[in-house]
Amino acid sequence: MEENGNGSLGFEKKVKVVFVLGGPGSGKGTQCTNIVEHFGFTHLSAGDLLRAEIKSGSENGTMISNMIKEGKIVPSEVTVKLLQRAMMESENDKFLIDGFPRNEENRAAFENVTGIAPEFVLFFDCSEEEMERRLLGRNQGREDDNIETIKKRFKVFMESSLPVVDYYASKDKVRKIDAAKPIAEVFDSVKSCFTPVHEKVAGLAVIY
Ligand SMILES: Nc1ncnc2c1ncn2[C@@H]1O[C@H](COP(=O)(O)OP(=O)(O)O)[C@@H](O)[C@H]1O
Ligand SMILES: Nc1ccn([C@@H]2O[C@H](COP(=O)(O)OP(=O)(O)O)[C@@H](O)[C@H]2O)c(=O)n1
Ligand SMILES: [Mg+2]
Repeated sequence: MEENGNGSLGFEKKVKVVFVLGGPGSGKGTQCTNIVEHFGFTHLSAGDLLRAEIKSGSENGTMISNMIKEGKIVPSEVTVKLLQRAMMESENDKFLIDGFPRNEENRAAFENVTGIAPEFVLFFDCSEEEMERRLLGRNQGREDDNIETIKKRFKVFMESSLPVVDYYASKDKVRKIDAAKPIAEVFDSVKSCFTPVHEKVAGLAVIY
């Protein structure tokens, strides 16, 4: 086992991580798809990994499924393992981790197990009214996109996930995006978070 400092996975592989946070329906998955296309990251959605784990017939499947239906946050032990495995199996060294960390336990467990600190945190800011409208129109057949579970997810987001955003804000790591705008406009704001400063200087050649 090598050094477990910033950027190490608990072994030799060094990685860059950006956390993508925001309420349910704020557009995390949609914008991650755009970021992957333009900036060469690999997208790891914690929710997608958990849903794949249910489908795979894992012994934790029933527990995960019940927690998702209730809008509760699955124990970090499970989610961190899935994220760590996905990063180890990938050829890439740049990851967008979407929908994680969702509470303080997630945040501390990831940091302790992997030793990785995020480069920055993208935070999609959107009203509940708009998020509710989007979730009810999402049509992905998800068990948790019903009004009863949506209300529970909003409560969990306010009580458990926003404090994580505040934690990273106190470290000056949060890039807050107005996510209530149309998809293309949101992506314009997202892009500027990924473009190195020297490429933003209008009219100047890119200097490396
Ligand atoms: N800026 C936007 N304006 C309108 N609809 C959006 C926007 N971004 C995403 N959507 C739609 O809202 C729904 C939720 O988006 P999604 O990316 O799955 O959000 P999240 O991963 O944060 O829950 C999807 O149906 C998506 O097509
Ligand atoms: N870090 C995480 C992420 C998701 N989840 C579970 O998975 C559900 C769906 O997460 P998601 O990220 O796919 O949902 P959206 O925010 O994309 O709508 C959450 O409501 C939790 O029940 C979790 O337990 N822990
Ligand atoms: Mg999502």
